[in-house]
Amino acid sequence: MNYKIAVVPGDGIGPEVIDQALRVLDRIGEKYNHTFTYTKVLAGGAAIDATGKCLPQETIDVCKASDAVLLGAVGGWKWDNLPGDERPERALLGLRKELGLFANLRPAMLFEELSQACPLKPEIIEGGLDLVVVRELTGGIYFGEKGTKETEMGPAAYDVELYSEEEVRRIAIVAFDMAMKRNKKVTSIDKANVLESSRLWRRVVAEVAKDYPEVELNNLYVDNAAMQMVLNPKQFDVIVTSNIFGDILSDEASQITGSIGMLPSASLAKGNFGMYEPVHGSAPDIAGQNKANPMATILSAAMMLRYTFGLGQEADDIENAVKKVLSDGYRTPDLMANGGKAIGTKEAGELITSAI
Ligand SMILES: NC(=O)C1=CN([C@@H]2O[C@H](COP(=O)(O)OP(=O)(O)OC[C@H]3O[C@@H](n4cnc5c(N)ncnc54)[C@H](O)[C@@H]3O)[C@@H](O)[C@H]2O)C=CC1
Ligand SMILES: CC(C)CC(=O)C(=O)O
Ligand SMILES: [Mg+2]
Repeated sequence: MNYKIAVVPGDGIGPEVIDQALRVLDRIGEKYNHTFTYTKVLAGGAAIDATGKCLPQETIDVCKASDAVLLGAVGGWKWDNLPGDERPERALLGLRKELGLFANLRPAMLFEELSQACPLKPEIIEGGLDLVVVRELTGGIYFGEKGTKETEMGPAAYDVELYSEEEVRRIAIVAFDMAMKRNKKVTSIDKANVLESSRLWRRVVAEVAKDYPEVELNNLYVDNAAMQMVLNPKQFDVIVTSNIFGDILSDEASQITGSIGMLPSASLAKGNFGMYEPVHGSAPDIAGQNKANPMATILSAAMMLRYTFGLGQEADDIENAVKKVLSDGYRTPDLMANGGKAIGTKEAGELITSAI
């Protein structure tokens, strides 16, 4: 079978981690006789430098014509002074919107081998941690009206948080469907004590919950949820939340895994189409030094095989290979707090490939 994958390496460590994910996919193709055809396209700073635009039309067209998209990360210091609507990050938001990727799944799981890299106390992580953040991805404040205006206090700027009932309903359904396959528990996170959009969010989530009588629903305010994530993360199984709260809480949840370099994600549209991307950014502080952990991107590629291509065994192979490399004691710099056999980005990719 031939699978067409649009590949968006992006900026900073993006191309470095993508190279390793493609190497792993090639090995899977060889082992199972699949053909993965990659079309590399530009987005972010790399696209600005080459074409003057952060998201060229060709990139959108190639992604739409593919079976799935694999993305590294965009952004970096070089482009920090550009106006907001020309920044590299706008390419990512544009792609998500153009491709209809409204559901972002971010599973944070502690590999037993990494319990020493996790900054949480041993008694908190004992018995393992495994939660998934279901983040709304194409609405909310990142996409609302924005602008500048004069106020009594002088020049000001604003961004509007706006959610329709339908946007909340469809992401809640994704979360409850997932809860039915997991532990039948959903925590909806909002700021309904202050925000009108959160009150709508809470009401619609409660309506959806009526169709899932077996699932327990809890509501938490986001400030408390941020605290609970480090105090008692075991209370969470499926978290459903808005675009901005999910962005922030999933970086926090990444520490459950030991490093943001371990956290994969799937950004899904209706149907099977998806864009697969690590949760981290372009990490300009370590770019070009063979220091980036490629496991988040490699695990994102595994999610692509499982969710979009229906290749569960192949996805299991990748996840088991990551576990094997970790249990053999190899560690990229982000995981070295308690020692281990030091490896770089390329060596991590090589070891995972050989373990498959
Ligand atoms: N999905 C995307 O394309 C995203 C892009 N960004 C952009 O990336 C740039 C840098 O943003 P930051 O806030 O610094 O977030 P970041 O996630 O790039 O980096 C935060 C910290 O985590 C470390 N880190 C990130 N990924 C790592 C990996 N794979 N292995 C080891 N360490 C890793 C970095 O070295 C840094 O210390 C900005 O331009 C930002 O807008 C940020 C988040 C997501
Ligand atoms: C451009 C940002 C919204 C990217 C980001 O931080 C994320 O999606 O996690
Ligand atoms: Mg983020």
